Amino acid sequence: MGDVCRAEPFRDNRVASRKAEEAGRGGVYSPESLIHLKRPSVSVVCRVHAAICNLITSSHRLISPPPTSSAALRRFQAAAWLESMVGPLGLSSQPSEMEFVSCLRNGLVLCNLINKIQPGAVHKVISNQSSRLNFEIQPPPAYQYFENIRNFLVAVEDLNLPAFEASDLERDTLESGSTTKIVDCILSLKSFHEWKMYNGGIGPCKFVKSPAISNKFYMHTTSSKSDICRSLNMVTDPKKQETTHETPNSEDLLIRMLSEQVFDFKENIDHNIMHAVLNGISRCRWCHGKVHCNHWQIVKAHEKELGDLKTMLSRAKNDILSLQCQLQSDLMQLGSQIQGLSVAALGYSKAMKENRDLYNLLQDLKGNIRVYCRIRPSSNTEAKSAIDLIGDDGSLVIMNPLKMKGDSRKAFQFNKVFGSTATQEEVYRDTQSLIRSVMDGYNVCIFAYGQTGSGKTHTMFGPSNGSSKDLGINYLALNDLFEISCIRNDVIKYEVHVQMVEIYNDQLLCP
Ligand SMILES: Nc1ncnc2c1ncn2[C@@H]1O[C@H](COP(=O)(O)OP(=O)(O)OP(=O)(O)O)[C@@H](O)[C@H]1O
Repeated sequence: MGDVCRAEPFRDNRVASRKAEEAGRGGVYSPESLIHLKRPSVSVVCRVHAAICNLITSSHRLISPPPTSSAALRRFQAAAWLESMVGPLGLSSQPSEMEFVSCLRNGLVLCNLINKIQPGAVHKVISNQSSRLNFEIQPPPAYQYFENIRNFLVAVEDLNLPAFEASDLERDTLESGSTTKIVDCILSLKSFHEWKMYNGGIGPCKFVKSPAISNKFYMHTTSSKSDICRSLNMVTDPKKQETTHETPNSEDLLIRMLSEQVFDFKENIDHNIMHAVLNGISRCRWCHGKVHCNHWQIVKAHEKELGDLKTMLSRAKNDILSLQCQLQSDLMQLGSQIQGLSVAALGYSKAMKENRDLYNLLQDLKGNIRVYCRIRPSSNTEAKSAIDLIGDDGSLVIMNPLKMKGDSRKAFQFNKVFGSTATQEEVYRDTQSLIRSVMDGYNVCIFAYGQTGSGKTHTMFGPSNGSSKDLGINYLALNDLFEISCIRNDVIKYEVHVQMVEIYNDQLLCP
């Protein structure tokens, strides 16, 4: 479309006016919804747009400029007259829509008002604790004041005056122009009162209504051109509009209506924001109808907890970071220690091997075959012991008293001789070193040799009565084998097999 140019927010009225002039010379810029207007309406759109942008910019200041719309002036007029009729209501000189509606919500003011104008119009008025504007005071339950409102509206209708909906008083967040009907109703009561006072209730009673602005037209900005024209016609139709104002041309009227709507809209937004900020949003949208809900306190408490948690999280992160650093340095230290230990273990292993080699070499030097002699204690039935001498070097001298003096002694040489009083442990101690050689891979054989009853079984197995005391070499050797196996379990795994055979009369007997 050649007539359309970019729609952008205007910073101030001068820019808006310049744009409007440019648009009037041929360019059209506007919200999408108004593009369909005819060329002569371009300047209207521009002017409205400029006014809206100016208002939006100024609304950021939160504090409203003095309202100048005719709807606001009518509201101020209605409020002033109300106070003159029923006494002070605590309203400011220029009350906002919210302020205005709040003092009427309980219906008490309205009922008192209409009873002053038309005594007995409302028979039963339910009094309330306070009619003053105060957001902190809890409103009475709906059923208490709803009856006042209903009775008031019935009385208004009886007087053939314009009424409003009871729901118009109940809204928490007002929309632009939502108080228009209420203001109209009160001002019509004012006109009615003056008509009665000055004309004695004789003749026609005229009252002024607010310009009828269609919210549908205002809100549905995508309306078609014909819809808009129809709305304009409706507004300017003298038959349909009961107003004493002069009917302006449609463009000016449109500008004025939109400007007023935007003023009221902005005023209500400012009021709601101020209300929320000053009162901590004591009436939240989840608790419609309750003034003192605790959601705001809960939100505040959660915010505080969240802040605390964030602080804790931040501290925990710092702690974790310092712990990570500490852990890293500890790991480095541990690594170097392990490396040292590894080197030491390697050296130890090497030393152990050398030690074992030397040990086994020593066993070899001691002799691969060692012969020990153990003297069995003599029993009571036996004759006097034949042992003449037991030397520490393994020598043994026995004496046979039956033989001649020269041949009576006979000497023997062993690796070691154990006397009759030697215990099992003493005998085993000399063979124990050979058991360790077995674990290092050497073959070892220990056996007992001697005549019947000389004590072979006693030395190798233990007492014939099966007592666990005085265990023989076999048991003590096996105990040592398993103990060494357990000690070296981390280094090497041993398997132990046991086999028992008996040789009797040169015959191999397997049990
Ligand atoms: N050192 C000792 N102290 C005490 N008692 C012993 C000792 N040596 C052997 N005896 C006892 O002597 C008896 C004979 O010993 P033992 O049975 O061990 O002889 P042996 O050589 O095994 O005989 P065999 O060849 O007939 O089997 C047993 O009653 C045993 O308890």
